[in-house]
Amino acid sequence: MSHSPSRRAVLGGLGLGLAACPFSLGRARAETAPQASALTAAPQAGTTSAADRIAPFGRFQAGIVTPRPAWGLVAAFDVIVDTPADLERLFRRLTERIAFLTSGGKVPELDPALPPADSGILGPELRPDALTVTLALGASLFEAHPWLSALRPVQLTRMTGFPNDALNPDLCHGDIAIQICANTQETIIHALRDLIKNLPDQLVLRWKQEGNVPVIPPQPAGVVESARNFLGFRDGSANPDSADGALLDRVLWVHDAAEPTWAKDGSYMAVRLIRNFVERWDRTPLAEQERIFGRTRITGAPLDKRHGTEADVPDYAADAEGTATPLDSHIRLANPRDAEGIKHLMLRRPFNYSNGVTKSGQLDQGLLFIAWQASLTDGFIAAQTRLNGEPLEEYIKPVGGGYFFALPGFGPGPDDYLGRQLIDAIGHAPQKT
Ligand SMILES: C=CC1=C(C)c2cc3[nH]c(cc4nc(cc5[nH]c(cc1n2)c(C)c5CCC(=O)O)C(CCC(=O)O)=C4C)c(C)c3C=C
Ligand SMILES: [Fe+2]
Repeated sequence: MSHSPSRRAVLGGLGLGLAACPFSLGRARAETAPQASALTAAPQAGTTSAADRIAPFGRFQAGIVTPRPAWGLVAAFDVIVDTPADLERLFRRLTERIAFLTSGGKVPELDPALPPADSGILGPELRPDALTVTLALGASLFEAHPWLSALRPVQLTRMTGFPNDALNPDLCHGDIAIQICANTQETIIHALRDLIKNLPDQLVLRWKQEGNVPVIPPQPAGVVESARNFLGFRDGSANPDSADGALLDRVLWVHDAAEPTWAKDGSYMAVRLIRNFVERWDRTPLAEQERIFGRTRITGAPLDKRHGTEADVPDYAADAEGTATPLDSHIRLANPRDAEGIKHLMLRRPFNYSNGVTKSGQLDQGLLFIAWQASLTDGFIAAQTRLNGEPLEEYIKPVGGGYFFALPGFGPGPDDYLGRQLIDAIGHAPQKT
């Protein structure tokens, strides 16, 4: 447990646009404990409502530094676009749907001889339910069109396998990835089905994975706990301090002069579908589990401060031999906390997934790992490269995912739309044949 500024203070500090609309963000939140470190902490029961509205507008897209939602999915699509005008049409239509779905409102009633306007799973009146929809582009989109290739974000490549990966091509890559998050599963599924229904001529679904973040009981004011993953450990403890807006700015948003101008305020998204061998894990001694992660299971405290809290910072300089925290433990490899440490930070916002049973009769559970960063090379790729060969590999198997680039934010003006910066840049870009 740790103490941090309130959810509202965090959002205010980051300059996030909470919607000026009939719906407040967290109707009951003022009456219960304020949710601290809202970007990464577990969602708390009783602090959310279907009336929660997160405005989709702003300098950055919603869904990256908005409060950690209980439900989320990533759907990757290939897109049918031949010309810049097609791409603009796709972006404008997506923007229109996102603006409607995140506001809520009455579902139009149509002639019963026609298909209904939506799936109906949320009833006749949509409530925003803290829905966010975040759009990111894959390298294949830029590779497919000469009018786009010069505008590819410089670090955006097709994800290649790491040594422990067993990537299933059916679960990898995509021209675009859409992350959909909300308080409830019905809302994310409704939004996904709405997008598929309204853009059948331009979106071809490639793969999707949904998951959730366990909701924890309401905490006393100022107390923060990270959610547990399916290996039973708290996940998110050492994310960058969400109260430090300047740090998050640096870690998350593209501002490098080497990047195309249109990409400013976008963010690289690394998605990994990582299966957990939970049966094997559940037969592993607790002490071994804790050595593998470098933290205690109950509190998440680092092993050199095992009676502390998950907010305590391990002191590797005082433990050079790895007596307390093994040198090959997950947290020590992922972030050795050396002089270069700050350069390699990323924001991890994963979801637990549970898909049923594999052909060999094992539970198909794992982590929908999502990390956001201004530099894919310094963030995810550097960390994963250090993690190659870690003892945790005996219990996990990455099977899918991809690298994507989240567009900068948009609106709220009536003429703005998601991706406008890219479309505007196309007219000025040199074309490759
Ligand atoms: C390449 C990046 C990472 C992958 C992939 C990854 C997978 C993964 N992680 C866990 C569980 C935990 N991870 C924790 C910390 C942690 N993980 C990464 C990076 C990747 N993890 C980083 C950078 C860190 C922070 C290290 C630090 O700064 O100390 C933890 C500890 C709690 C926490 O800080 O979040 C857990 C637990 C799983 C199960 C998993 C794949 C299935
Ligand atoms: Fe991790």
